Amino acid sequence: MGLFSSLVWLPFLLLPLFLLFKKMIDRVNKELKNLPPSPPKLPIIGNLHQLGPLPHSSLRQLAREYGPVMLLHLGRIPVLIVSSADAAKELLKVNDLACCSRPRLASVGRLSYNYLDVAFSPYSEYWRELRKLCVLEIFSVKRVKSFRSLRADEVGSLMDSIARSASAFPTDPVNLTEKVFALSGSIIFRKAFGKSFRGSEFDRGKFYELVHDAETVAGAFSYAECFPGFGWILDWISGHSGRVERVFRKLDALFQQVIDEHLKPGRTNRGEDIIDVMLGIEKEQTEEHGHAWITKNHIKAILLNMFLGGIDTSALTVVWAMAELVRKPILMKKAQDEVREIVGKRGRVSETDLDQLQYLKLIIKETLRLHPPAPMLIARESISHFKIKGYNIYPKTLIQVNAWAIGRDPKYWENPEEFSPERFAGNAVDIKGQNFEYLPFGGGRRGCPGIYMGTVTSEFVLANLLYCFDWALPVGTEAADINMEEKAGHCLTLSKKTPLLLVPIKYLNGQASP
Ligand code: HEM
Repeated sequence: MGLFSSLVWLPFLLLPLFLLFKKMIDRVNKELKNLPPSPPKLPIIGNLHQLGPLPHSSLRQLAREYGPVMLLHLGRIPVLIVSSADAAKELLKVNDLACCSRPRLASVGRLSYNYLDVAFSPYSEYWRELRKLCVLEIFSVKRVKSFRSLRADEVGSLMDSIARSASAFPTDPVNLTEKVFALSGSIIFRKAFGKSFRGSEFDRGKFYELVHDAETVAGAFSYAECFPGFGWILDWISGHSGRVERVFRKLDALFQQVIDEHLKPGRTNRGEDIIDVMLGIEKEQTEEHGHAWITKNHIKAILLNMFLGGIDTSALTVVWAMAELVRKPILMKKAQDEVREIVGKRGRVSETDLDQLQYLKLIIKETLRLHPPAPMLIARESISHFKIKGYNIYPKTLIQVNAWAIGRDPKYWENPEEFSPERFAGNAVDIKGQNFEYLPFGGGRRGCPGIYMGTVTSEFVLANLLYCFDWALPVGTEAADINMEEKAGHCLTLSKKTPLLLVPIKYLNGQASP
């Protein structure tokens, strides 16, 4: 064998040695850095292949092997996964300040007018001011209550529409998933824009399509994030960048059109919706300081948050709650007895009844435990070094809390996979992120500011569905046939895989009639 042919083989002989050497160096490095345990990763893609179609579920599986604090790599990005209440407490309470930023993701950056919003904006003085303003002006109990009649009107219209289906004989099932999502969309649309789809030029279907497109691109995998430097080229080739741009332009045109309408002289009903509120703040700031830091783009970015954060979350809660209840007729009856006793023969539940509907509130809480609409919360990013469970976490680490896994952890919950609203009776666990075994709204500085708006909507819709109708399964199906499988929804939410089809039977003066 000549010298040349021996040299040809040399790289093949050296490669395994090189890989072995690199692995040893990585291990020594890791031990010196004291990083959290990591599952083995592949070159270039890291642990991306281990996420699967339902990342919260795959990550729980991995956490069982590697512990409640794990470090993964999505491409080149280090990602801390937190999967226990103890670790979540250390993160969201002890180290909240060190990890309360959001990663700069190209698609949400574009949709949010370069992070002018609340949800995706990195931590800064600007975000603190904006969040304070939104909590006061948009999410306050007073503001949410000011939309009471709007919610009553939209919910009433849904009940009427279901009642019309219930009158038909033989009664066909209604697609409750579709109806509840449409309702939730109409409510947020009207709060934000001050107009209803009914009697307006806006096409409900096109609006939902646009919101869903925005959710999809905001939650979609992007190469740019995982492979800094060259990932944008792959996003461009795959068409992702083009999709983001198209959705942005459509949303921007819609927001601009509605803002322009609000600014038309002689407009009546001024001051009643979120755009009016924000335009009022812009005007106030200008009058006081000669200029305003709230501009039209800020208003548009906040509208985006309302649409992405407020529609699917409330709707999913109602759909999962109904799916759980039809599988357990005893619980359904208990909830219906409660609401029918409190409301009597008034024909509709009003929001002022909600305080008395204690069992209904337990149902919503239990639904949010088993089916948190945002199972991994929203990704955070560390700002400075901190320690969790003794491990070092360095700046610029992406952080995900597996709220879904924590809510099903047998260490904190008896029979965790079972739907049992009673578990919350006399239990002080609250929804505001102070109890770290229950985090459907996240916690710490970045916790959800829309808790009140979201729960009122879910409770009010569910109460009316339970009061106005009895619910039967489509002919030929049984409770056990209801498909409870999950599907990754738009924008990192957790949907029910198949739509919920149920037959409504009108409840008339205390008697259900076919
Ligand atoms: C059942 C209803 C809802 C659920 C389960 C829910 C859940 C969540 C979760 C898990 C987060 C992330 C928290 C974290 O990172 O720690 C969040 C953040 C947020 N939610 Fe909600 N949400 C709901 C309703 C709403 C509504 C109705 C709105 C607005 C109309 C809203 C607006 C927001 C915003 C703006 C943020 C970002 C907060 C920040 O980064 O400072 N949410 N929500």
